[in-house]
Amino acid sequence: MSSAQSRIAELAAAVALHTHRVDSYLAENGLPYPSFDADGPVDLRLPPEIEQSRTAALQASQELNDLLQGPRDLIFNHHHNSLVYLKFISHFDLANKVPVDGEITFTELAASIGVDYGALTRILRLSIAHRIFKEPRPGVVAHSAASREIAEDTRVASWVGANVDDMWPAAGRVVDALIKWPLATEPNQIGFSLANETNRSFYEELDKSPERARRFGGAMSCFTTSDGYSLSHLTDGYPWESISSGTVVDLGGSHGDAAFALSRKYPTLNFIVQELPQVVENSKEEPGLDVKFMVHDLFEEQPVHGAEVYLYRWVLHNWPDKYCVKALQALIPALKQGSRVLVMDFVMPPPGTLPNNIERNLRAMDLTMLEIGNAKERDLGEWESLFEQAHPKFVFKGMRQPPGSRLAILEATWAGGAESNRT
Ligand SMILES: C[S@@+](CC[C@H](N)C(=O)[O-])C[C@H]1O[C@@H](n2cnc3c(N)ncnc32)[C@H](O)[C@@H]1O
Repeated sequence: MSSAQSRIAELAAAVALHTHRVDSYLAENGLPYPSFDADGPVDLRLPPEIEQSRTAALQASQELNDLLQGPRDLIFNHHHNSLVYLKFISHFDLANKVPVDGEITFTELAASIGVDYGALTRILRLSIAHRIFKEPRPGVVAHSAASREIAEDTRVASWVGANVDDMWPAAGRVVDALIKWPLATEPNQIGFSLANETNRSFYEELDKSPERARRFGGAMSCFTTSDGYSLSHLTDGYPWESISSGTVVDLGGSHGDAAFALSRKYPTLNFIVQELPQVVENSKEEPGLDVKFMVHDLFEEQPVHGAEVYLYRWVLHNWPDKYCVKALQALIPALKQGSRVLVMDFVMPPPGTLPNNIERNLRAMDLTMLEIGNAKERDLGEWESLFEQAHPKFVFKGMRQPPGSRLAILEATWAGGAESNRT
């Protein structure tokens, strides 16, 4: 008989080993353990080597769970209605209707929003099964750690709202969009267009509504709170100190989070965040920081000439190739010799090479880009090709992958002088 361990035994051993490391670190440092309770920690604040163990435990436990379910349940456990409770919570602002340190009955909660008690109870009990809210005693609702986050962090609430109102309907129509527009080339021929009955692109449509634009900006800020998307990867992952002074233009810089973080660390640089009108309207300059906001469409000719850096953080993945090329070409009249173009974005590795839980997230993000723009996540060769297509005087320098960052920093410099910029 073979003495080799089965895959499930290997995975169980990996879960035990890595969980033990996390557990010991928390115990030795007197830190709180993960908990679903409302006062459970939001972030374990683990050092990198223990964070690796947390990640390894998650990966092994996910594979173990998938294996032990078996192939049929792998299919059946895709519940089509798992976003209904998030939509319900978001629409009726339920996180703020349940007292943060107290309780409320289902009956009282239903009365407060004027919805049938039975329907509310059933929807919330699915949410509770997913650990969003708790039912400490039958008929009583209290916060869990996750629902409390929705109540207390407006960025998390924005993320939930944008997901259920903007993304989910677009996902539901993506196949219809591919039937209608099978070439999938235009940013306004997408699942989002059908769901919203619009000819506008995703961002043009959001820009029509102050509330939707504000919420989407909040959802973007929410990403920066997680380790993989932390702005420290931008501030520490590139040699900004090699630029002693001058201007950094942050195209599509949303509410300015990235520019603020850079400005705090590199105060000799000045920053201009360029955005759509509604986003600029919803943004505020921060006293003491040299960060200004400017309405500018990134496909129009760049008005800020001679900047040291033109930065696109997580922007070009929203657009199909020909639009990215157009955006890069719109920079050209403004570039001086040596201007740097930085793109902070995903760089897709070959399929199947990432741990499965990370691969799932990345593939889901790639699909989101299809739903909202016929856009995509790109591999390194595809990024390089965008610069080549835009102009031969863009010199592609390659990429940096800051440790722990989901996004890489790609760099190109402009080799032509200002006078030779016209294409
Ligand atoms: C995915 S978000 C990224 C935001 C931010 N750079 C970040 O890293 O979180 C893309 C941003 O591009 C902006 N955007 C979309 N179309 C634009 C356009 N035509 N001109 C300028 N900005 C645009 C959106 O308003 C949005 O804030």
